[in-house]
Amino acid sequence: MKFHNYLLKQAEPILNDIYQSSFVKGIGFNNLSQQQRDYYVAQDSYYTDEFSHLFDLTITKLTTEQQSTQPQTLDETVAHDALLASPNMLNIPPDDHNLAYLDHMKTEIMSGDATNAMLALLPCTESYHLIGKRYLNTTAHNTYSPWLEYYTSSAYQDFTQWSWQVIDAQIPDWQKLPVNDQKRYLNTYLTSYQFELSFWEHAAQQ
Ligand SMILES: Cc1ncc(C[n+]2csc(CCO)c2C)c(N)n1
Repeated sequence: MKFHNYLLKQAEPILNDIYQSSFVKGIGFNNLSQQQRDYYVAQDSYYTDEFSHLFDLTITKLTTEQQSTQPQTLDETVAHDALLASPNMLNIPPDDHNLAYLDHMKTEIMSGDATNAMLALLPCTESYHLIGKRYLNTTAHNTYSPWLEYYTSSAYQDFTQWSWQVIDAQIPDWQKLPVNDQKRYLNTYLTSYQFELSFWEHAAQQ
């Protein structure tokens, strides 16, 4: 089992909660209010802008070989547009859970090694791909299909696969990691997953 498969197995309970969260099901089954979409797109526009800085920071920690294989970074405007937010989203400031998530990623990128940095970002990348695969084509005439199509596109899949490959290559023998390293990596990764779940739950509560 590769390192990323091991990690994903540990995240399974949180990932299942994400699949079952009411906003994610709302995307899958075409059932979201304007208020929920405005809140989510407002939060996520802020998040994705900040994320791109965090990604640039992480890239500097990788080898030139890993950097050179990095697929083109993606612009999530298409996904946001699919959620048809109203201009009211411009009045919604970034929420505490969002700022805390970004803060967690920044701290882990700055204070840990390249693997720790990649693991702070991985739940973001992989969970969206897995949500897309899970709900694509579950509902006919779904207004939000372009969102699901974006995160299952080959460009997005390449991006996810590149993240998995980098992490697996960095830690080829994860069973042999010192216990403290294993704990730190797992904690960085699962904390990001918990913030992903919280992001969805806050959006559903609007
Ligand atoms: C809360 C939240 N988590 C993850 C993503 C997905 N995502 C955000 S930035 C980025 C990198 C490439 O564009 C990816 C995959 C999101 N949109 N919002």
